[in-house]
Amino acid sequence: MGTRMSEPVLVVQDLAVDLTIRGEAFSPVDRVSFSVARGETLGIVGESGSGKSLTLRAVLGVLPANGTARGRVELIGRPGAKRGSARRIAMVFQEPMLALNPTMRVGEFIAEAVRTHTGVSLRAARARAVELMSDVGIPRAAEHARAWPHELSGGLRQRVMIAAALGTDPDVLLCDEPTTALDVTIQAQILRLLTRVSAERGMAMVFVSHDLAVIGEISQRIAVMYAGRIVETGATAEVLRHPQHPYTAGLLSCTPSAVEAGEPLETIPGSPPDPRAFPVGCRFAPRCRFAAPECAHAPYELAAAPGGATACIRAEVVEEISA
Ligand SMILES: Nc1ncnc2c1ncn2[C@@H]1O[C@H](COP(=O)(O)OP(=O)(O)OP(=O)(O)O)[C@@H](O)[C@H]1O
Repeated sequence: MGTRMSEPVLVVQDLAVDLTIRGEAFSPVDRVSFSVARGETLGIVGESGSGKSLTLRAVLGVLPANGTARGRVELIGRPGAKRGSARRIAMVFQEPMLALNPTMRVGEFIAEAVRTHTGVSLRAARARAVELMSDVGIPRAAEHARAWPHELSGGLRQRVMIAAALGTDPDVLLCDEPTTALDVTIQAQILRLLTRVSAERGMAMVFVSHDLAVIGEISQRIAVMYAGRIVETGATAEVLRHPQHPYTAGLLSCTPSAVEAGEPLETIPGSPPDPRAFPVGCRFAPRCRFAAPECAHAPYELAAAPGGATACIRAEVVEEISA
């Protein structure tokens, strides 16, 4: 086919989100840049409040009413494609109940998504809906297709949302913690499904989670977010093996599967800063055990590092100390 996996589909450059609360403006997301290629998954990881959801919402163009975005979000068209064959982007949200239509049976909801985006007949769309429901692990799919959203458990509702998103045959799928509320078996099943669909269809994914183990499993590249910016990025395996930023190292030491059996789980002391009062300089410095006086004047911007990029000006020192 001649399509290379490295062909970028989505390019995000210097994205910022500005919010206003009672006349006070602040930027909980700032200078975020990344790209994702066909068949590739970029994992975005960070603690609650780091700006992951707002980043995805800004990419999709659905910010809260008090928010606006700056920067560039570009969907790169298919090479040689005709007009009208623009790339499609879909998103699976954290809370499926808000995205489902309460007055539509879930099978119809999925069929509607399939029909609007792929132009097939209603009959074919209905059959496809049941197939998709079974793909995402919904038991007795034909029967469940006739259920109303409120009749389903949270886990089933989330799988309906994933089926509807996949039904639109997107080029890019944005996932905001889609499996966090689900039990581990279902979570593993959905991660495998998404991985398979991404590989088979060349679908690009941006997958947000606070769980480094999930990100480690699903993504080839990783972006670690802290206080509104990306602080480290690189190949997932490499970053997990040799974190260059103390925040990434801290997250790793709080991830059970990343810690060797028997070692105590650490937690990063303190909590993330309020976006209305980000610290100057390195925003992680107040919680960082490697912080030095110069960190209060550090640029807090990504700079190239071996195999990726880090925002830590003391990355070399950190590596020495922690080696
Ligand atoms: N509509 C809003 N109005 C005011 N503040 C908001 C709004 N939406 C988000 N924020 C704030 O912006 C920051 C980033 O929020 P965001 O939801 O992107 O974080 P997150 O990393 O996705 O965390 P979580 O996993 O908890 O959703 C948080 O401090 C949050 O409180």
